[in-house]
Amino acid sequence: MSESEQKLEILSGEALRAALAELPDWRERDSHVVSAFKFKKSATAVEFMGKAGAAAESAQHHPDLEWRWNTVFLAISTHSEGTKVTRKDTDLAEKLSVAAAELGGTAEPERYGEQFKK
Ligand SMILES: C[C@H](O)[C@H](O)[C@H]1CNC2=NC(N)=NC(=O)C2=N1
Repeated sequence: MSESEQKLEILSGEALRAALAELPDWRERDSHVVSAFKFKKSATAVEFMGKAGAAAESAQHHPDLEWRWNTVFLAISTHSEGTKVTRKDTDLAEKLSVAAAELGGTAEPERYGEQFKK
């Protein structure tokens, strides 16, 4: 069975709580895992988006990104499973945390949602 045909484990309830306990940079919001990473400079936030794009291409799994000055807001879910959180989302979240840390980013997941306010 190819990876795209594989049935993905949907994480909810206790399984989701357990997965998020291993991902301190991330929160669950409306069936997505979400975070925000702040960088010292806006240009570094752009660099992070490049790395996030490369990680997404290699995983064939794509976070929704929003760039606001020095901060990048992210949301990830699995559309093929009815827009639910699966291992694909938590695996990508972990990689994005590593990429952000390598660029000196600070996780501020509680800020997720702020990017939509005018
Ligand atoms: C075939 C391909 O793997 C799918 O269309 C992928 C592409 N990127 C994706 N990205 C995200 N975040 N969720 C998905 O369900 C998804 N599906």
